[in-house]
Amino acid sequence: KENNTNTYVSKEVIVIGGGLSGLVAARELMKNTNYTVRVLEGRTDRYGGRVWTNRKSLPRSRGVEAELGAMVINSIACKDPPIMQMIADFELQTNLTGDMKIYLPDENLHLEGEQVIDVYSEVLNVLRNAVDKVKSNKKDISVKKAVDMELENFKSKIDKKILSAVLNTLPNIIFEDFSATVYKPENEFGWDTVIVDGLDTFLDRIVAGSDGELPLKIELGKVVHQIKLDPKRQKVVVRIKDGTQRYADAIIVALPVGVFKSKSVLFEPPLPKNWYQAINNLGLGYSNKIIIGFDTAFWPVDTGSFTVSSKTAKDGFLQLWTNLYRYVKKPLLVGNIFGNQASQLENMADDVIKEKALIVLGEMFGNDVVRRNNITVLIRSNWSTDPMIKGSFSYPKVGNNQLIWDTLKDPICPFLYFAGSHTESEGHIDTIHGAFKSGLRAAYQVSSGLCKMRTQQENEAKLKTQKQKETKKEKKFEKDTSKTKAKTIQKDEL
Ligand SMILES: Cc1cc2nc3c(=O)[nH]c(=O)nc-3n(C[C@H](O)[C@H](O)[C@H](O)COP(=O)(O)OP(=O)(O)OC[C@H]3O[C@@H](n4cnc5c(N)ncnc54)[C@H](O)[C@@H]3O)c2cc1C
Repeated sequence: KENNTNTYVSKEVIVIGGGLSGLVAARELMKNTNYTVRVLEGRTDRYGGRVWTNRKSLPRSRGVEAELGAMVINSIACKDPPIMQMIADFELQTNLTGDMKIYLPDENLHLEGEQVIDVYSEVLNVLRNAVDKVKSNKKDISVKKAVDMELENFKSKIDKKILSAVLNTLPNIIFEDFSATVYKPENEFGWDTVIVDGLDTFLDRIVAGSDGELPLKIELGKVVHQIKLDPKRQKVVVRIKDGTQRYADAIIVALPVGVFKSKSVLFEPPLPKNWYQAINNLGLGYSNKIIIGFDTAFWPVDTGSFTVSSKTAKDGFLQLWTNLYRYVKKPLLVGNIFGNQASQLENMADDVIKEKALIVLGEMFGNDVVRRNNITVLIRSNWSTDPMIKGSFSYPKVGNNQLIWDTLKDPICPFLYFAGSHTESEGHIDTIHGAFKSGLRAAYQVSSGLCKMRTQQENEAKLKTQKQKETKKEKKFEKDTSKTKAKTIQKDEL
């Protein structure tokens, strides 16, 4: 039976959250089961969550598109077949990020070509040595602290300056309590992969489906605020802010960690204590992007990206830039901001951001050259104040261990399953790769009837304990009766 406000369909799975993880989970379920699958997405204008290819102000152009959220599939994930296989199956064109320049204006230094690869390879060596030592000491400290200790052994002052400048642009160092024990640096330096036409084209293909598949059913503008068990009906009720509700046989919750931390979605009955502890213990990091356009491209137009460390570009503020001219032939740059500076940026006026960007660009390419150009466009993300995200990434804090992700990926039977990049710990934590894997895993947990199996096992275990108790009782009864009998015989004999 179905009406506009209340939907009651048997064997229905609802996926809450239309980010990559939710969309992958929904598609997998549609492929492998005959369940009715529906995605509820809070935003009214788009799905994709932290994958957000800016299309409004920059008309679609073939090339690497301006991403305000995720952009690259990191080099570890590139070696993982499932996500790369799906991208290949969709025949999406990919490119390697490649070719970077490093600017250290305070040292009057800039590095390019092989020098950059050498520096990044050495950065990886430092990271690996630093975290290996922490792991062998068995007492967790932050990656930042571990790296600082490692750099103390460096004799060459200039090498140390270059390495520490580059190291200090990395999110796992900017997030000052990032766990060294959980962190797994890559074994070797490798460029990341981008989808040439924009990451959203990948999501659009998942939604549309391949030949013969139906498109996903996505309901936009459905902000979920409560997920409640209805024991009478043996269903879950999903309550939506517009006053409607949906019933389902299973729910895949694919919401971001920031939303869970803010407790804007309530569970009834509340989830187990260890689940809340895991969510609270995970780190929540901030990151934002600006897309800034000029009359002309005054920077090296063939270079893919720029890393800079200076008095203004420090502590994660505008230290990494992507050159969109290289790909789309438009004078556009994307600047990245990580850490506390990223959340502070959301309170800054456009003019302040523009001025700061000009200073940093001036430090790299010359003040006079930069100031001769007009800014034509400034687009910015606001991930920490975005009510649908409330932060940018989860990350492992000092003291976190595998138990957190084991808890977060485990279903809460009989109806609740979890997807989302924060539920996976392999490769880099909180990546599109993790989101993708989590979607596959959650769908498999549902389709393989994991909760049903667990309930059966629990029932069997209960039955076994009950039987054992009964046998014990029977034995005791037999023993007692034979004792009484023996006593009676004794009495009779007397
Ligand atoms: C600036 C930035 C840059 C990044 N760069 C990279 C990168 O280069 N490479 C990489 O691998 N990763 C990157 N990431 C991380 C990556 O984007 C995420 O790990 C991944 O996209 C998360 O997918 P998800 O499905 O788990 O969550 P999300 O994409 O956050 O999806 C959650 C969905 O739930 C919806 N939602 C929230 N609340 C509700 C509600 N109450 N009711 C209904 N729906 C709701 C949201 O609108 C959203 O669509 C970046 C992230 C940011 C912010």
